[in-house]
Amino acid sequence: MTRTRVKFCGLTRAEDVAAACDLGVDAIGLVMTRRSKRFVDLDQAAALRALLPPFVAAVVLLLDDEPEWVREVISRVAPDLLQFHGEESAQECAAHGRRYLKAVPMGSVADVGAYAATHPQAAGFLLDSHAAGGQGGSGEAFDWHRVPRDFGRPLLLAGGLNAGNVAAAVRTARPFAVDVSSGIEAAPGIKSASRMREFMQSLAAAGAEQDH
Ligand SMILES: O=C(O)c1ccccc1NCC(=O)[C@H](O)[C@H](O)COP(=O)(O)O
Repeated sequence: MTRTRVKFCGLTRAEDVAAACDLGVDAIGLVMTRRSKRFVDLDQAAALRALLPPFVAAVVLLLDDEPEWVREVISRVAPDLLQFHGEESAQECAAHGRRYLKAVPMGSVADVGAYAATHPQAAGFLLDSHAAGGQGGSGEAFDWHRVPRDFGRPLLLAGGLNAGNVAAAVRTARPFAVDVSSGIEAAPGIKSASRMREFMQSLAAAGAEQDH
């Protein structure tokens, strides 16, 4: 059984990046849309990105941002992946020549397959609970039974995950990866060392169950 990958999102502090890497995350998310309470600027993001060891990916989140800003982010932060969280078209996402994830607003999308077909170049899809026009990172979950099985393209499950529900979420949806922000926080943008650790322990327990 392939293990479920994990991304911790909305990190703003060096100590949280170090703790996340020690816990074995596959990726961290840096929120670089100014509308977010977890926003990190170019200098902060470049400094956090420089702390990552090999094989831990830096993902930069954007939300209907100006192309000039996206180009500046790419040039200064060198993210491994972009994550577009708004209503960006496939053409707008692909224009930067970078691998990208597209967020699917499960609050308004009924058919994930039809949505994914509009982004043929996306490296994967992050299913979050917001509706189109809204933001992610709300800490709210959606019905995991709505996640398609054997989808054929990587699906990242997000929205309201925490140590108490991630095992059930993985059992139900069998995603390629899980993505969490609010559920590992002490306050917006400030991660909690104990919540991060408990989240990884619950995820590991879910993996052990699947192996039996
Ligand atoms: O986190 C934000 O503030 C944010 C702002 C604008 C667009 C997206 C944003 N976050 C997205 C995410 O952090 C993830 O999708 C996340 O895993 C889901 O958030 P949560 O429900 O808080 O775990």
